[in-house]
Amino acid sequence: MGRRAKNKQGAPEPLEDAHAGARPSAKKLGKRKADGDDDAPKRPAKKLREADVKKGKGAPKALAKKGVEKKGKAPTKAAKKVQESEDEDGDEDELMQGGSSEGWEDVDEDFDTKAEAKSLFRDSDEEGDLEDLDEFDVEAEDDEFESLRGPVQELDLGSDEEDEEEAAPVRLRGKRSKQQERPAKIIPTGSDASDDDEEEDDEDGPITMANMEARSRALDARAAREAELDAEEMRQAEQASDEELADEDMDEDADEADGGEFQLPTAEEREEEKNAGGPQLHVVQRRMRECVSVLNNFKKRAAKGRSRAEYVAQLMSDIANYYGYNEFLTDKLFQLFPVSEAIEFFEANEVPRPVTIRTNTLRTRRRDLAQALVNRGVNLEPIGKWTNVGLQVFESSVPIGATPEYLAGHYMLQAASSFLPVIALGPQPGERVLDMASAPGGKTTHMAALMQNTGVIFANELNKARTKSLTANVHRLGCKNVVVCSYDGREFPKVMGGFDRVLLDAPCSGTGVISKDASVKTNKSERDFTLLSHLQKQLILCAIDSVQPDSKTGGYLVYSTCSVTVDENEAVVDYALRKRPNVKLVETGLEFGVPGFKSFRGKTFDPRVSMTRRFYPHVHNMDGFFVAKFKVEKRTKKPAGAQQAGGAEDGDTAPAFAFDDEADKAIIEEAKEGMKRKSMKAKGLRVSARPKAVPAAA
Ligand SMILES: C[S@@+](CC[C@H](N)C(=O)[O-])C[C@H]1O[C@@H](n2cnc3c(N)ncnc32)[C@H](O)[C@@H]1O
Repeated sequence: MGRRAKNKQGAPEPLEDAHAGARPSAKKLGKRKADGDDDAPKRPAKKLREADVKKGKGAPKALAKKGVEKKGKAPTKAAKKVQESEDEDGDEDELMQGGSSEGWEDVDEDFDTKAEAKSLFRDSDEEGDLEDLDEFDVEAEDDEFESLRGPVQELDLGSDEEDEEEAAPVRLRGKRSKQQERPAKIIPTGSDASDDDEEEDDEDGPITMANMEARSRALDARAAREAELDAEEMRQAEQASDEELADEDMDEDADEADGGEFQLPTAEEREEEKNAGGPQLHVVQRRMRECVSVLNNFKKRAAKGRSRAEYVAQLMSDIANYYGYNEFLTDKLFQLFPVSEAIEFFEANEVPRPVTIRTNTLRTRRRDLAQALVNRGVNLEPIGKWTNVGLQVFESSVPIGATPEYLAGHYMLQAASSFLPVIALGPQPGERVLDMASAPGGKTTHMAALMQNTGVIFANELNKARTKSLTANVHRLGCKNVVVCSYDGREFPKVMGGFDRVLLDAPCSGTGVISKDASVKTNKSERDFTLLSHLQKQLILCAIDSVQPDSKTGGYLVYSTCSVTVDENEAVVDYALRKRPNVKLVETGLEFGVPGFKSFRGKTFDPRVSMTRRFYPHVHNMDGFFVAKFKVEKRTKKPAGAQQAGGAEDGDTAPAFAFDDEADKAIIEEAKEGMKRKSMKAKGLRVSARPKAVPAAA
């Protein structure tokens, strides 16, 4: 097996360095030029000139070739296997799609504020049943199904020379794109890098119960060594590539009036571009690379008289064009990262995340499940040391969503990131737990397993239709301690309270799962984020007030989202800390993740917010995610000015939302208006057209 071995993964980076390590140098990014070509057709690049694509301008070969690849690329060996199996098993195919797609449907809200935010909510899990299939749009379904196969293809790219050639026909500099190099494996923690060399011996044999852990360690160790070699290779490649780049840039620059220095387009040129239907692909690629390079070394590389803001504006406009985002979201996401890392993030959203499953320990043990699936032709490995129930599926000759083991509830198809909030919450046997927003039940069923089917979990879900898939999963996985209910989460603790632990996996914008649902790129506006953030703030106060501070074993709340925006994460946590002096943030206990922002764009949060954890596709090779853990303590005297949201003080359980922030006022008004309209509709009265959107509130 060559160095580009099957299942090849990147260096197991120490946690502290994971983030920094993921940031490419401007130099590296520079070498994306050719690679960008390779990846181009995966991107919507909506506004790019179609004519260029047809004529083969810009990145012609890559585009033409990859365009074919996307639709009808000759499958890799592993992919062929999957395809053949799917062709033979039409029924199973359907099942698999159903099983994997449901989690991504939009929410049909009952409450009007959320009806406003329709289609905003995203799940972090992939589970579900067939009943909701008709709610699932065909395009999204295809994407989901494709993502199930994604890693299979990635795998073979590394091992099959022919396929690799085909997949990357225009590798001008012999350098793989960052995404092609991305570890097929979920980020390993520092502790994963074992020194157990002797265990490598069985690496070519089948995975068995006995050797599974050893295989994982051996792979990690090998990966570390490979990473070193890779780093060396990369250095050499960079050197060679720099020389090539210099040559090529000289050629290119000879065509440019300025004689070498990168120039931002003039207003006229931009107008021309616009009139021509958008910039050419190769122009955008080059300009992005140049802008990144200038921004990373502004003093040296900026043209005289040009400001940083001008380069940033150009770069964001090009990112929006190239990756197909609306400008608002481009800006919002771009601001989260240093310039080069932002590109990494956008790139990572173009690539499917690994397929992962969670062993249901109520029905089986991971090693037994692994063995059963291996016997069916599934190639898998434990995800990493941080979970003892997760398995990553590399390739499979059977549909993972329709095996007898799946149907018997031995596992849940679940994104690795979705394990995190449950691990952080750590529900204990015998406890009373609330899952405030629970469908389709990935986390509920995980909690039931950790609680060994004892105690009780109230699995609440606002959307009644979604309680069907929730209930189906609860039954399939054999959870006997779950009560499914359907309230607006904001009705807690009025409907019931006194929980040892509460999980609020909040409805969110889904900016962490863009690789699964590309519609997020274009369907989110500023108003959506304002509304969502407001809903999340309401929910978190109610979640806090539902926790029993006197709990003998717990007294914890975990707040999570599958979004990476600050409005939906740190801002919500900070708000909760301000409004509820009886809660404090505690460590999540998660082994990896990037600390939450202590400040962002001029806004300073409570410094403890850095105890929260962020997870990113480009850093951890899992969906973008956020986890915060609170300890709820007994309320002392009501502090002057403290606001009451869930009203759990001294037996007073009547919710009394009292958001005093200026920022919230407009939304509250709108929510009230929405409720009024809803009640009018319910009474059969005519409702006039909805007034224009609320102006953006802070
Ligand atoms: C991120 S998903 C939950 C995923 C779930 N925790 C799991 O792991 O399978 C958020 C859920 O919140 C529900 N939801 C939205 N608004 C809600 C509200 N006000 N109260 C309760 N649930 C709500 C949505 O219908 C959606 O199913």
